[in-house]
Amino acid sequence: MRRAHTVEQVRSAEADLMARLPEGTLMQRAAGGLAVALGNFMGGVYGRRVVLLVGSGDNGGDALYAGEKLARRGAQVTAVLLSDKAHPAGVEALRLAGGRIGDADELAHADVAVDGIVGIGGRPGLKPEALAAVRRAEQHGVPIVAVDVPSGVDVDTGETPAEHVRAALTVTFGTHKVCHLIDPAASACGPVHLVDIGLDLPDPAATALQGPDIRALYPVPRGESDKYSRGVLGLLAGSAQYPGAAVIATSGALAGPVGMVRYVGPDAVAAEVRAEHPEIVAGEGRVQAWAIGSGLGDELDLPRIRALLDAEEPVVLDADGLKALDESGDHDGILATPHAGELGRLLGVERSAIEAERLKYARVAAERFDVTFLLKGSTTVVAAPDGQVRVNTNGTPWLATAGSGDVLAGLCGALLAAGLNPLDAGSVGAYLHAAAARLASAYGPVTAMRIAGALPEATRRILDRRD
Ligand SMILES: NC(=O)C1=CN([C@@H]2O[C@H](COP(=O)(O)OP(=O)(O)OC[C@H]3O[C@@H](n4cnc5c(N)ncnc54)[C@H](O)[C@@H]3O)[C@@H](O)[C@H]2O)[C@@H](O)CC1
Ligand SMILES: [K+]
Repeated sequence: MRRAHTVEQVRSAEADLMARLPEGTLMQRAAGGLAVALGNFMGGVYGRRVVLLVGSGDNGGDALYAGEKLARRGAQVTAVLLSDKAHPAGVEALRLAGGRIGDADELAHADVAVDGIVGIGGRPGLKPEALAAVRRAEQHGVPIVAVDVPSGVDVDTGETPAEHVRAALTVTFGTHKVCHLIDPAASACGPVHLVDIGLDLPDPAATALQGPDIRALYPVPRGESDKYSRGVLGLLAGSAQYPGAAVIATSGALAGPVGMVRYVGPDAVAAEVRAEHPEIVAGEGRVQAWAIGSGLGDELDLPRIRALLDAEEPVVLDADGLKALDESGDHDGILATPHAGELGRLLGVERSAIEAERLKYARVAAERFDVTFLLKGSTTVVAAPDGQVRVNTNGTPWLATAGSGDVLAGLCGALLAAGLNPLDAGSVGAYLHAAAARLASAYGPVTAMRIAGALPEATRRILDRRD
């Protein structure tokens, strides 16, 4: 599991550790890890040309000491000092190792630019001189390696309200920060390499499941399982207007760990679902969970949906079904799965505002409705009413295809029916859904049905892997 902490949490853990260590130890650990990562990134050190963009804080200090280490191993290192307060001891160390102080012209011939402009002490945005240097690097096609975070992003929220660095690699220290997991900032990080500096950290502000976590959580059938004990999902979806949504959501559900799917909806739609999936059972009956909403269109029976929300069985609430949510109910066991537009309508906020502040609005919604919210998008955020947040970081733009959300709703419903709680069902579902889209896209453009079709193989690969 990837764990991300807030700036305040990191500062406090650093202070505790620094009090027990000789001065400068943590910065040397950070700079040592950064130098190794830079060497790996460049495929060597000797003769490589490295330009350090150095701001006024300790982030610039990390860059300078990493530059010192590379210079000692034969790299040509130049520091561009963007502040007259640049870490004086770091500047001196670089000089003594043979590094130089220069200007942004050096970027024309650089192999890599190191972004030591600001780290966790930075406010969003870049000052004009820093922005000009970053632009020069981009114009010359020089890859930028960010120290700790890409300068200019909002570290604690992942928001990017102003100019910021777009890194080819980010080397961070002690723990991930929220901006490494949540878009739009996460997209500006490139791959994130974590250097352990020995911090003792509290519970994280956000986490991201990885393959081993999916293996631990996935409800694999046991010898004694039967179709009922594996879980039965009721699917209330599709309409004369959108019959395909029912077919697609059923495909997602059947590709999950469920023992049986009961389809509840108009006869004509049930016939279409059965034509594609003869395994389904049409009509009411006992279920362990519901998936409600995909493609209901105008045929919304709000009182019925509200009654199901108030019943004991857990519910995935998607698309049009979201209109049934209100702030008053006791909604334990509900996973709402809006995209930004739908969440915007629920909260009375513009879609663009939701896109820009995904973490904030997913949390606000979870708290206001007392429901676990899965906010779909480039990074899917799953926020529980108790404040836990999981982020899905293996998404792919291929998921942006009609019906993809119906597959996810069916799959998450299957995971709920198999016994996972809403936070686990949402985060495991988002991970597998993205893994399936990645797998399917290897064969060309994907459709929702291809994503559903790739789900069993994507799941098997994750369950079989031993990492
Ligand atoms: N505290 C520690 O023990 C460690 C800190 N480390 C490094 O230190 C960094 C934090 O250092 P600092 O607290 O000095 O903070 P930063 O280096 O992030 O910079 C803060 C400084 O930049 C200025 N500033 C803020 N926003 C700006 C902007 N948008 N444009 C230009 N200047 C801006 C501030 O006035 C402040 O002087 C971490 O990100 C990490 O790289 C590492 O060496 C590991 C150990
Ligand atoms: K930085």
